[in-house]
Amino acid sequence: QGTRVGFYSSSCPRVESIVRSTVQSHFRSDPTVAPGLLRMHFHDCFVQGCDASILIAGSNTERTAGPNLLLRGYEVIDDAKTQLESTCPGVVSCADILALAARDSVVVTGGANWAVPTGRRDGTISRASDAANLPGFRDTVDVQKQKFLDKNLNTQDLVTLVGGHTIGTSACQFFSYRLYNFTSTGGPDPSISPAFVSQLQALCPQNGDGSRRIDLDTGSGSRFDTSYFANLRDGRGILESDQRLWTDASTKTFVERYLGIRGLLGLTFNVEFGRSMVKMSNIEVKTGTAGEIRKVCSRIN
Ligand code: HEM
Ligand SMILES: [Ca+2]
Ligand SMILES: [Ca+2]
Repeated sequence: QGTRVGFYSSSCPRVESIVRSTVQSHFRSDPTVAPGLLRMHFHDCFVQGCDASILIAGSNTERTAGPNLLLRGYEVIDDAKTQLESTCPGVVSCADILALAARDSVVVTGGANWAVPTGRRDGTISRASDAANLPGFRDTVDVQKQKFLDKNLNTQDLVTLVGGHTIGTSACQFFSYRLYNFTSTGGPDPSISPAFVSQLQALCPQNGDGSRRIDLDTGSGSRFDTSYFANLRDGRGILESDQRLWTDASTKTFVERYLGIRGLLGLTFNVEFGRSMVKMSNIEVKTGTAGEIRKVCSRIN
């Protein structure tokens, strides 16, 4: 019924090494593909389940929806798929390639490995309007929790998975409103550390280039580590939704546990991240005879 580790062990035994070497070689020439692929997998799983619906090209597909416009790494999936179609034609789903590539992206940036269950099949529906239920950067913690709970992900999964922001960047357009006249107060968002506000204002000037990108984890944007949580503690979160994880008591305790704060039962980010990713990558999966195995990841057969 569900997915399982080693689903392709006899039908396509080289699948994992092909995906891994493809991610590695693209990463060497363009390190931004790693955060790109991790985020793409998240955006896939939250809309129609982990079924590669995000990869379908065309008018009014998910790809064209606002929250997906800046996704990157499509070429990595296409490259892996081309190789897999010559090695084991018609066998490996695009949804599995994306799930494996997301794991490999964490590993190339220094995170711990985990076993990815496979056996997903590709969906045949992709609608821009469905992207509306993705979490938003202005969402309160209650809304973030609800959106994750709708996918059977609890508060620990929320904090852990948003910890994916330990790598990658955000365009200024998603947070510069926090730096100037925040909610008409005239000043910046008071939850940002004052010293950090001036740094961010220099990087994202008012009425400047909203497409300019800055690290979501200041000082450690290319390493998969717990520095992101320390930044939240220090009022150095970039997105409003991120900084709120430290303001709300129910999410703050998980941030503290990742930071090893005394008196709390510690949690190891690397270990928990793999666990929560396995849960996320099993959201509403299609298996067995549901869906299809796409021949080309950007279009249904
Ligand atoms: C409340 C939930 C979340 C919100 C509101 C959110 C929002 C955002 C936003 C606004 C960006 C900047 C996009 C851009 O400028 O291109 C971003 C980037 C990113 N997000 Fe999230 N995110 C959330 C959860 C997650 C989760 C669960 C993951 C993965 C497990 C993730 C992985 C990433 C990564 C890796 C980037 C960097 C992308 C890049 O550098 O291209 N996010 N997120
Ligand atoms: Ca999907
Ligand atoms: Ca980091």
